[in-house]
Amino acid sequence: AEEKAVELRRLLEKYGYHYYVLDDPIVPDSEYDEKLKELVDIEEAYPELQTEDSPTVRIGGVPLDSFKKVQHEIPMMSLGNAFNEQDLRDFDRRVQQNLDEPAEYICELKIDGLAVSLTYEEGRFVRGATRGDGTTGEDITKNLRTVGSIPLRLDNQVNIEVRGEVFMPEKSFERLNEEKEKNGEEPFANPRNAAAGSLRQLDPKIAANRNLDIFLYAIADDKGRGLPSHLESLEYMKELGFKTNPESRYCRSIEEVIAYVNEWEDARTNLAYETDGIVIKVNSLAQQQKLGFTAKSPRWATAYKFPA
Ligand SMILES: COc1nc2nc(N)nc(N)c2nc1C
Repeated sequence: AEEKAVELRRLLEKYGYHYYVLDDPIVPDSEYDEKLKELVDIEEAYPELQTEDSPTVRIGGVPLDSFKKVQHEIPMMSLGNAFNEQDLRDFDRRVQQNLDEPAEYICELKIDGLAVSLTYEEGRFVRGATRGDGTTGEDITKNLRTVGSIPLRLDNQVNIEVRGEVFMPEKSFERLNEEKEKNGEEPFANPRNAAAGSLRQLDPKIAANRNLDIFLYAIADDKGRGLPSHLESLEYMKELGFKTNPESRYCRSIEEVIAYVNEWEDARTNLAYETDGIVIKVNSLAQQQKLGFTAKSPRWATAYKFPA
């Protein structure tokens, strides 16, 4: 039974990675469900085989009676905002005047979801927390384990903390609200509230049925990995098996940043998820360190907000 369980687990992890992270399924859903059911039955017969990184945790276990508090060793910062082209040029000027070499940028879509931090020890997902007030968040690990695009176990046994945005795709949001209206329940105002509301449930089975997704956008810990740029950090996270947003773009100048912002201000309506802006970051990690932080935000990044 143990070898069967191990074999099923590896299969389900591979199927899950292709389906949830690559959005490119390699088996029909029925095959995934059948294998998952097989593993559930084995784990029920041999409880000692139930581990926290088994794909069966995606279904959601027993409800918690409360969320534990989590201290963020590295605070989860907020971002300064830019509302128009002039603000972006001002940001660029402030950046360039404090550097010897010209800064280049990475632009990323700002996903309209909930910021979370994921901690992995020897490659195992051990803790997931909300941002909270930036230093104290809530432990929502059990709920995050039900999010298919969050790997429960990495092939590379690294210790790493990564940060990203959990969101509810628009189609799932519409389906959820139809159901709520059918049951005479109050619908969610927007996908962001629906994602936040789903993660705040003490019963992980609820989060498991909400089709939540995630894009990771930063390595939080400052363990010197020798990665020289943010672009390489994104590529490193992707290699580890994390889901990163494919629309991120390297911009050599603020002109290219402005072009990217204008492009997505219109094109964002074609995306499968909601965004509320664009995050612009200095690409070089050495230049990020040189620029540092204000009390609550990095000087090397800004969030351009789309008009509401
Ligand atoms: C470096 O800090 C950040 N980076 C970010 N990147 C993206 N794409 N989206 C965010 N919401 C975000 N938020 C913060 C605080």
